[in-house]
Amino acid sequence: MRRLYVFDTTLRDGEQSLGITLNVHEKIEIANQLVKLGVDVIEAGFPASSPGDLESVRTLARELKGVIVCGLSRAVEYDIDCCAESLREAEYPRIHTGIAVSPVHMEQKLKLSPDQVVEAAVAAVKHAKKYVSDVEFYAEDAFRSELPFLARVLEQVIAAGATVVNIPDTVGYATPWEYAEMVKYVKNHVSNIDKAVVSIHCHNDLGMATANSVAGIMAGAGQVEGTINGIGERAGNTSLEEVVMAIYTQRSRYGIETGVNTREISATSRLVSRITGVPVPAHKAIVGGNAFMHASGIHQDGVLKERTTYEIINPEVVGVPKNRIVLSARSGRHAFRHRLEELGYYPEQENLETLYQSFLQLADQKGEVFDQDLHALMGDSVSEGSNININNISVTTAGASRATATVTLELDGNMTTDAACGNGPVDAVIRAIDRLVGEPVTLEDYTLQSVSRGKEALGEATVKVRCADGVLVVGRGISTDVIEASARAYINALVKVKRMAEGINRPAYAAIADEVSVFTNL
Ligand SMILES: CC(=O)SCCNC(=O)CCNC(=O)[C@H](O)C(C)(C)COP(=O)(O)OP(=O)(O)OC[C@H]1O[C@@H](n2cnc3c(N)ncnc32)[C@H](O)[C@@H]1OP(=O)(O)O
Ligand SMILES: CC(C)C(=O)C(=O)O
Repeated sequence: MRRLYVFDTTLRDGEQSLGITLNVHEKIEIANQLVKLGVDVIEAGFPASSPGDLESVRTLARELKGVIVCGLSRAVEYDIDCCAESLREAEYPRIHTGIAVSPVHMEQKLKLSPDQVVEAAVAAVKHAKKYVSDVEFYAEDAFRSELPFLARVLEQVIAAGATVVNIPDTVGYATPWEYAEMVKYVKNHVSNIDKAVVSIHCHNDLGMATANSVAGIMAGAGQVEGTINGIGERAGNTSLEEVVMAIYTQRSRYGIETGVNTREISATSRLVSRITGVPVPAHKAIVGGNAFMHASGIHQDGVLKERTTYEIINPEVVGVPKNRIVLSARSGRHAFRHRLEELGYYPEQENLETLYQSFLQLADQKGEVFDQDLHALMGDSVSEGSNININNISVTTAGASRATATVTLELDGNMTTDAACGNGPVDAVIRAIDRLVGEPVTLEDYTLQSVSRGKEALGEATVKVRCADGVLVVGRGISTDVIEASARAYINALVKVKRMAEGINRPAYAAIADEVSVFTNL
């Protein structure tokens, strides 16, 4: 078996997704799960980009054990110095530096000649080598470069000490056979290629990132880069879970293995989705809610007779339990806890009763409670430890866009009611809550999605509110009633803002005036 190295860049390229900013607590939570997942390299950030990111990378470098921690830089001494500084305490540090090599990038963006690019690339690798032995070089936009020039750059950076050479399809332009050809070209035309690992890094602009990555691996790449759930710049990166499972399901034919513990895939996907606020589409390969569901009679019949008729992956292999017990209001605490444990949740005994009562309320409303409902239930900390509870909400609407809401909240044990008008029911409810709670925040974003199936499916609302000091706070709320879910999300955010003001769980760098950070886990 050939060992393929798995390089996770959820915390760097994944964080480049529009609307995602991860603070150090969130990065640590994801990184710890990535270690459990068994990736070989964690790209923790771009330390030169901000003091906050440098501190995040430094914290991850200090705390993560048994994994390579990597920082990204341009081929610029200052960036490399920032990487080196942030990685000083890492057990296995790696500096990832590089420069673009395609004609359009060199001429139009860098405004450098090819010779100057080679010079900058070699100088960057030599500078990084002063700090660490493990230096990865990326040839940005390699797929659109002229291959003889690409080979020349790679030969020289390997001679300068690069241990890994990354040949990305930066703009997601490749097709699988062409990308494989590029990998083969590099393997055959770079004279010292045996001294470095060839790494591949694909983007999904044409929906081919996974296919291109698998083709690159088959052509001889030794490391694959990607993100959990495929998040990343523009249309995203290669989904690591897809590549890992493609390699796993074909392992006897391909003869390739990774160090990934596939049973952690589902939990990792959910965590990344929860923390980033980016939902996973139901039909998404491997980690989508429907990925192991069989809806039509012929398929159900086939699967009941022999699972492999319509299932190429046993769901348990990626950490999705087989749903043997139907949970309803008639289920007891044992069944409830058993199912939670199958899904990877181990609530403390003292919290179980509260959770069970919430479960019963939900089951009364819904009949059958699905796994997605339980995930939502476990992620919903709306009023946990909060001094704000919703007592009643009533809304009347007049026409398409006018609504009046009357909201009664229990605030620090006292019942209080107020009403407000708004452009719609959610707007009216939020305005009424503002009048009652009086926290000076601005609502910046609001999304609503269904988290389970059926007529009584749970709605999950996510809000982003900006506090007076510029910090962005995320709130989530779930309910079978979407107006209530919205109110719960907003109150969840207000509770977090209040806790931050009291100094609870506030990261040190949140005090930096122009730093924008998103809190989801206070
Ligand atoms: C393909 C990728 O995903 S690369 C990673 C993308 N990630 C990021 O951009 C991280 C966030 N970025 C940042 O915080 C900032 O852009 C910084 C700190 C990196 C740079 O900020 P600034 O110094 O203000 O430069 P700005 O971003 O406006 O422009 C980029 C400059 O770097 C140059 N540059 C871009 N890539 C490279 C490189 N790999 N090596 C050397 N120079 C580069 C550009 O040509 C431009 O130079 P110019 O100012 O001489 O025209
Ligand atoms: C920095 C490099 C590796 C990158 O993200 C790309 O080229 O897409």
